Order: sequence, then C-alpha cells, then structure tokens
Amino acid sequence: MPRVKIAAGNWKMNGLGASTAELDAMIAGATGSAEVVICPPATLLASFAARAAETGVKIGAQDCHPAASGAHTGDISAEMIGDAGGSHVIVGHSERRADHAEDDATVRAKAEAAWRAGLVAIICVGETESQRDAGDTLGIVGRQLRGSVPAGATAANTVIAYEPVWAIGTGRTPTLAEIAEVHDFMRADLANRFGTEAADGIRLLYGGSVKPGNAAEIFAVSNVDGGLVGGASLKASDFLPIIAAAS
Ligand SMILES: O=C(CO)COP(=O)(O)O
Repeated sequence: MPRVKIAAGNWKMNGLGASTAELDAMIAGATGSAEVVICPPATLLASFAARAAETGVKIGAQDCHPAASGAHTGDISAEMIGDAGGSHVIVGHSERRADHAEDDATVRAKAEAAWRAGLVAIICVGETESQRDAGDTLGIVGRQLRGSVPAGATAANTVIAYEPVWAIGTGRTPTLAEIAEVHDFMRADLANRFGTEAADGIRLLYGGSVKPGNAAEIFAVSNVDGGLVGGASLKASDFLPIIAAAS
C-alpha cells in the first residue's frame, strides 16, 4: 500500500496566542492528500487542538514524560497530551537529547508512553556533524533506531524522523543521495526488526532545513515519506507549499 506522506511542523519554543492566525491559515490552505501534523508548544496545544478538530490537520506535542502522572514538576504526560486533543508527540528530538541529556532508553520509554496513551510517536534520530565526518552516520542512526524505537512499532503508532543535527536550522542539507542512503538503511533496519509488512508502512520523515524551495525534491527521494519541519512550519506562507509538496 502506498504510504501517505506527512508534513509535520515542529514549532519548538515559538508561538503565542497570536500565532493562532497562522494555524487557521494552514487549516484553510491544507487541501492536498498529505497528512498534516502541527506540534506547537504545550501552552498552545489545547487551543490548537480545539481549532483543528473536525479538520484534516492533526495536533501534536513536542515531548512527553514516560509516566502517566506524578511528581514531575514542569513535565507533561502523554495522557495529558491526549486529553488536550493531541494525537501525536515528538520524542527524542536532538535538541532534547542534547539539552536534557535524553538517551535512547529515555526516548524509548517516552515512545512507549505515547502508545500507552493512544498517541502516535514521532521518534527522531540523526547524527552530528562530527559523526558524519567520521563516517559513522549509519552506525549512529542504526544504534539510535534500535535503542529508541520500542518493540511493537507499527505504521499506526510510529513515525520516524531522520534529522541530521548539523542540518537543523542551518540552511544546510545532505545531498539527495545521502538522504536516500540513510532512509533506505532505516527501512531495511526496521524490516529486520519488525518484519517487512510493518516496516513498509512506517513513515520515514526527513528533517533539517526543509524549505518551500527544496521540499519537493527531498520528498521525492526513495523512502522519504514527508518532512519534519522547524522554522518553515511557523508561517502558513512557508508551510503551505511544503504541505503541497507532500501531497
Ligand atoms: O529540527 C527540526 C524539526 O524538528 C528542523 O528544524 P529546521 O527545519 O528549522 O531546520
């Protein structure tokens, strides 16, 4: 079965109440076949989910705690995300791996928490520049995949995002051949673990300096099923052409 492409927006620590106008424009303009997921900061999750209800746009969070509730000041659980109307949650973003020392075991626990709450986990992996320079890209991505993606991953509960750390927010991207190499490798690695059928259904997103000008060529690469977009997902004028490129 052909995989429906996803245009996912990660707003990171950006967005205030006034940004609702951008969400509204995205909802109005997202008319193609792509699945659209917008992940605003937690402060906007419930209001965005209410606005996007009954539209084709889905709302996700950017992180969750592994536990369902408890004494974890400042954290939010996957159950809370679902309660607020979210359907997806990003886990293991490189900014969280770096800023909050999240390792693969933590990311795996967060993905399991997402599933427990009925959310789709968008699990991020990707090498740093020095790891790529050392020729270690596939080793790192393979290790992160095996460590971060829990047993039981299916097309329905999991999306993987390959985000080379050096491409995030830099305007630099790997070549199309380099993206293909990693995505083909990830598909094969998932097939080894979960079987061909599950692996064939899991969407593999590319993230890192996806823009209106490069989205179509990146989304046409073998085993690229859409994008996880940071900066260019904040404005409808940038994100709508990216959604169109995924449609
Ligand atoms: O980190 C990213 C999405 O999660 C990518 O960010 P940019 O699109 O701003 O490079």
